[in-house]
Amino acid sequence: MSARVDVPVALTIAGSDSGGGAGVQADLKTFAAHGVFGASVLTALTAQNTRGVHGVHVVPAAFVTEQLDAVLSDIAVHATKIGMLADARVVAAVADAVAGGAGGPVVLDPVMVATSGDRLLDPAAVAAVREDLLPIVDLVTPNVPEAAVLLDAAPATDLDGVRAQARELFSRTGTAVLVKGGHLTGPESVDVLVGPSGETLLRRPRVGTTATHGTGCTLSAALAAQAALRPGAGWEELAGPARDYLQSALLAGRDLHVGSGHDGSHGPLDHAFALREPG
Ligand SMILES: Nc1ncnc2c1ncn2[C@@H]1O[C@H](COP(=O)(O)OP(=O)(O)OP(=O)(O)O)[C@@H](O)[C@H]1O
Ligand SMILES: Cc1ncc(COP(=O)(O)O)c(N)n1
Repeated sequence: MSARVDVPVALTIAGSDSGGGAGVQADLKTFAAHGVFGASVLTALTAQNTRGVHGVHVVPAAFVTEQLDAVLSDIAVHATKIGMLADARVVAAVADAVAGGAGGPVVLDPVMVATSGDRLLDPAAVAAVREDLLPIVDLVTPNVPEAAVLLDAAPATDLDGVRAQARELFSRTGTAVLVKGGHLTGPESVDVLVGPSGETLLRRPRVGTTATHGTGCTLSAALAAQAALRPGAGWEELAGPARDYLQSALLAGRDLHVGSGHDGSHGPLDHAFALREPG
């Protein structure tokens, strides 16, 4: 008889990227690569590939709630990641579910604009994310432009500026903050984590590649996967391994030729690098 496997479960609440590089697809691949069982609640469908977003079909908020109820009434979820939310009604539906608990620690990636420049959140919904969702999640992971929007400030232009904005967001909301440094320049990509135990800098060599589509989704999903695997650990312990997984997927993604965007704009990461035979 085979042994029972008590697998940790992570939930992603996010949009579908038909091209497979970002959104729910990146999240589920990341969960699987961590040995975590992935459940998913879709907020929007995008017609998307490595060149950009060609269309968005928002899921009615009532059906987002139906999916959340179906998952949370049946499956014990150990951690949740939230990505694309599309509009204010979907934000409200997701905020209701988060306020109701049951999804473990919650990581919010406040997705606003895709790497390709296409909008993924109605500008009218930004206030709802800031007021209704941000204060009730456990970790928020904005990139540099998103941190500025959440603070209603100009984007930071250097590491000290990012550190100041991460501190300010934490002090305003009480939610731990990881501001991602991919949009700055320099030999390292530095992410700044600020939480109850102070500041942690995550420094990794900047990879010379245009295949960066889905990096933000992958990092937030890896953080949720780590939280599902290690209940009770602080974000400062979970962030290093999550960032290492992303770095390996970025490095391996340089050899993954999926879609024309790899040469022209935004190719995907290689989430399954650990499963591939060398050479
Ligand atoms: N060229 C790179 N080399 C190494 N790490 C990178 C590079 N680009 C981005 N990163 C890392 O990827 C993660 C996402 O960073 P970024 O600031 O690009 O967020 P994002 O804009 O939300 O991502 P995306 O929109 O590309 O999904 C961070 O951990 C960042 O440090
Ligand atoms: C469905 C969906 N969710 C999130 C992103 C952001 O990812 P990126 O900024 O890498 O394009 C995306 N492009 N599509």
